Amino acid sequence: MRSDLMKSGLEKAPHRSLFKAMGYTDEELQRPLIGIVNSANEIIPGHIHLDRIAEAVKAGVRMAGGTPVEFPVIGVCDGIAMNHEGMKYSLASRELIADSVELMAKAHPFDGLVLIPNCDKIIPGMLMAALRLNIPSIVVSGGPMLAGRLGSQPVDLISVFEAVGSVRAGKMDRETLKELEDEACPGCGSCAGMFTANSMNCLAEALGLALPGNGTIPAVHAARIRLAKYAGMRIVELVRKGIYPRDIVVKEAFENAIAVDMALGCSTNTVLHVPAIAHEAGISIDLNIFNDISRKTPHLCSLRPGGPHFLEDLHRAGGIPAVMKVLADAGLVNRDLPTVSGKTVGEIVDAAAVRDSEVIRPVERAYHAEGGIAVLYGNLAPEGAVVKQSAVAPEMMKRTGRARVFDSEQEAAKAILDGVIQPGEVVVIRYEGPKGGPGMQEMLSPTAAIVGRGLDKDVALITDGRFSGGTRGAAIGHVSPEAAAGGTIALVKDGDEILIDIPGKRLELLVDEGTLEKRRMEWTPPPPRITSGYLARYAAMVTSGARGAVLELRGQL
Ligand SMILES: CC(C)(O)[C@@H](O)C(=O)O
Ligand SMILES: [Mg+2]
Repeated sequence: MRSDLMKSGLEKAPHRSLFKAMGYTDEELQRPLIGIVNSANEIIPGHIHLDRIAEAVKAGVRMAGGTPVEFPVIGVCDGIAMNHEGMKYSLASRELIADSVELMAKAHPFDGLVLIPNCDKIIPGMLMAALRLNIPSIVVSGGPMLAGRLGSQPVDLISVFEAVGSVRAGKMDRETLKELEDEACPGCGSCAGMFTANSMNCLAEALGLALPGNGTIPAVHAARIRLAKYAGMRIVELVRKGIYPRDIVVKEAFENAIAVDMALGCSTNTVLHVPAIAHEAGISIDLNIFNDISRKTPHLCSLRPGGPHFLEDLHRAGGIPAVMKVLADAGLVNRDLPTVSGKTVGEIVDAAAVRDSEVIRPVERAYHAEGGIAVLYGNLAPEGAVVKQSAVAPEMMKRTGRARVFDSEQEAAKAILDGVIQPGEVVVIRYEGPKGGPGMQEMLSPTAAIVGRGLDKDVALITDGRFSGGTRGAAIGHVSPEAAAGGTIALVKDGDEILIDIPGKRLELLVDEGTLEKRRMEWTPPPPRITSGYLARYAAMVTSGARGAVLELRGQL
């Protein structure tokens, strides 16, 4: 066993002595040692209950003859980190989580891992670690939060973000906002719509590294406890059979995940995380693959924020197996792939059923013929830019507008909330990329303010930063190259005309090349905003959003 390195033989008597100091018995040490990676904490609603999930996993490990060994990793709540400097640390935490899991599983050679994430960056961080380490692993997420209720109206966290704009526009009173604040998030779990956390938990299932139900069983359902126990049993089986993450998460599994992404209308952050996860397995996923799969994969589910349904509705309708069944029947996913459940994708979808054809529509009645995400190219984004096209109003799909330029998210959000931005304008937020931010902030406050002020059919937003999964409207992010790297977005001036053509996959700054060349000659990179601590190191190593913003040792080796 891999764990023999730390427990077997004469020389490991001291090691065993240390295990004994923690109460482990000889019998427990003779079993496979399973690392239980628990991201429980008291600052994320999606993680506040993960100790219960971890206990259930450990029960499953013991039932199957393994010995669980729990250790913690960190996690950021994107919602609480939003619209202040804290959001610079969100994406950057993904790398720290991946590195922490790698470090713990290398220093202590566990035989297998059960990874317990739930919110935005913790899932990709753990998936990156699983593929980097390539030891038997299973992901068990904490599960989605239930929707809140304002009277009979279902609501969620994004309802509260958007309501701030409505109050500032005089469309909602503060008493209603307070009631919304109290009711929108009823308890533990990842915020209830198809935001980034639920997107990634569903994609972990579609990749085959989580058991069926992982993405949609509500956090408060007892089925989530049973799922965790089964995962604890399965990991011991995977260790015994020598089944590794890279046996399961092959290129075709990424194609399946992207097809599910398109069918669900997931968060645009999946376009950052899927390439970063693939990168750890030595698989190259470039942005063109998203367009190729989006063109042929219909948008089957209309989930918050772009539509009315929540994860609990998707679960009730059959969950990811049912979505994959509809796609498999249309020849849009690879069936002959293994999963950690021991069943192939084909066996899982053959046992699945769609139980609500409004929540999971048939192909012929898809909400949109193309998938939820589109990647745009042009002189403003030679390496690409990303938009959740399934959440864009029809009248904004192709639009030319006048630029209003801001060099930070906070400045832009204030201008929108203050009513300074006019219909027909295109808000441009730059120097918010992976390096320039640093940390590639999510722009939920400005996009929610545009919606809250009723401008989502009149105002577009373009940024080298990124968006929350709760963003809707003509919001185009991940513009690459970013401003701090000298990308064209650094040259935009107030009043410039910008063409957004989502069906045509184009994003153009309508300024003649001569003028742009002159501006390029005059441009100099601004000084770095953060010069100490982790973010300074992160900014020195991070790559383009078009490459998943992975870290790279550029010549430092
Ligand atoms: C706060 C949210 C909803 O988690 C957002 O950060 C996202 O990315 O979905
Ligand atoms: Mg987020």
